[in-house]
Amino acid sequence: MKIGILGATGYTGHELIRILRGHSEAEIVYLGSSGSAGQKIADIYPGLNEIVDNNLESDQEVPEEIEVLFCALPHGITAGRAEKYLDRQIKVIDLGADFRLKDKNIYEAWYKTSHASPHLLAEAVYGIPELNRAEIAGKRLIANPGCYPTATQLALVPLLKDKLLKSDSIIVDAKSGVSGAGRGTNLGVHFSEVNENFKAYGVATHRHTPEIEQELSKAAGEDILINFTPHLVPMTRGILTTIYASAAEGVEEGDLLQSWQTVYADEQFVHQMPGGEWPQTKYAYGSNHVFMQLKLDKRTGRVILVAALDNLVKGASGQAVQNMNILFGLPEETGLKTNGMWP
Ligand SMILES: NC(=O)C1=CN([C@@H]2O[C@H](COP(=O)(O)OP(=O)(O)OC[C@H]3O[C@@H](n4cnc5c(N)ncnc54)[C@H](OP(=O)(O)O)[C@@H]3O)[C@@H](O)[C@H]2O)C=CC1
Ligand SMILES: CC(=O)N[C@@H](CCC(=O)OP(=O)(O)O)C(=O)O
Repeated sequence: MKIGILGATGYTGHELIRILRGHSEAEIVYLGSSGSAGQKIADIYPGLNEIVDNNLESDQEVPEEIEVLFCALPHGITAGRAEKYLDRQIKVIDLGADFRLKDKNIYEAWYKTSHASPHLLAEAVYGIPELNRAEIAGKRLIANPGCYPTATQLALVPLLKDKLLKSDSIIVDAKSGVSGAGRGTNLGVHFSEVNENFKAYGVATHRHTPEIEQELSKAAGEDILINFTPHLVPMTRGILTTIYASAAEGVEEGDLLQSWQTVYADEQFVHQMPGGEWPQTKYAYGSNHVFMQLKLDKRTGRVILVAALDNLVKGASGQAVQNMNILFGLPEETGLKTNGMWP
């Protein structure tokens, strides 16, 4: 497959390059850049020197031969360009949020900008393969989910589908490494502000809230609202999400575990941890794997669910490659077989 990447100089762009170099069917033929065209990618990331010799090209001139284009761009840019790529039979995988929300008004309210191609929203497929593999196959426009939403939905969707939770009781307490904010600098990710520090942000206002609610509502068959509180942790990669929800009447811990088991037993990237073990971000570091555990606290009737993944892999570029593999009928694990780094 001939592959192009827009936003190649960003963190998810670099992660796409890293993963696709280990992909037996992928050939990166185009790295598009708005700010660094004419340079080599190794000028930006000297660690790639003598490993990847692609030049960065203008992001306005996607070559004819491209079959799949990863758009690893800030929100709002892909929406204005996707149609021209689709018209050329290029499959588009958007790592940003432009096509994740189905309702243009909700997008515009949370992203505080108008949507450039609302007519494509219905066609775009929200791509978490473990939850909607059949919808992804054969499509041409994939909305690759956000990192917090991936972890949260993998934990909650089976339980909501099986009506095992009180749907008005969900609290998502999530923590992310700093690479989740991308490579562009701002004061909030400055070393001195992040190191030896731990803070909540986007409280009751984070744009992943409607994305998670949309997909949980679909699973539950009813409107769901959540409390979602993200936190920034002084580490480079990783998402750990801790979710609290009341169990439905009469539900036992075994019912909850069975629900996960039914959906994930044959999945190669989603792992229910052995009893007594709890997820750690480092289990997933650098890999497309997700680790999950749950417990029903019988004293309170609340279920506590924990999921850990790497925001740049299963939370972004790894999942994007997994989606590409499905689009092209390849084994889903192609290019993604590696386990996490330890320690
Ligand atoms: N970081 C993460 O963990 C995750 C990120 N995402 C999403 O993936 C997308 C890419 O994220 P990430 O790689 O972290 O972001 P970065 O900020 O690291 O990189 C984005 C890249 O986009 C390019 N770009 C093009 N136009 C613009 C513009 N107007 N302003 C700024 N950059 C521009 C830049 O490359 P150039 O100058 O070469 O064009 C830049 O390097 C975003 O939509 C993000 O929300 C999703 C899940 C997780
Ligand atoms: C730590 C950090 O800043 N994380 C990012 C989320 C990254 C992500 O998932 O990106 P999308 O914007 O594509 O959904 C944030 O909270 O904005």
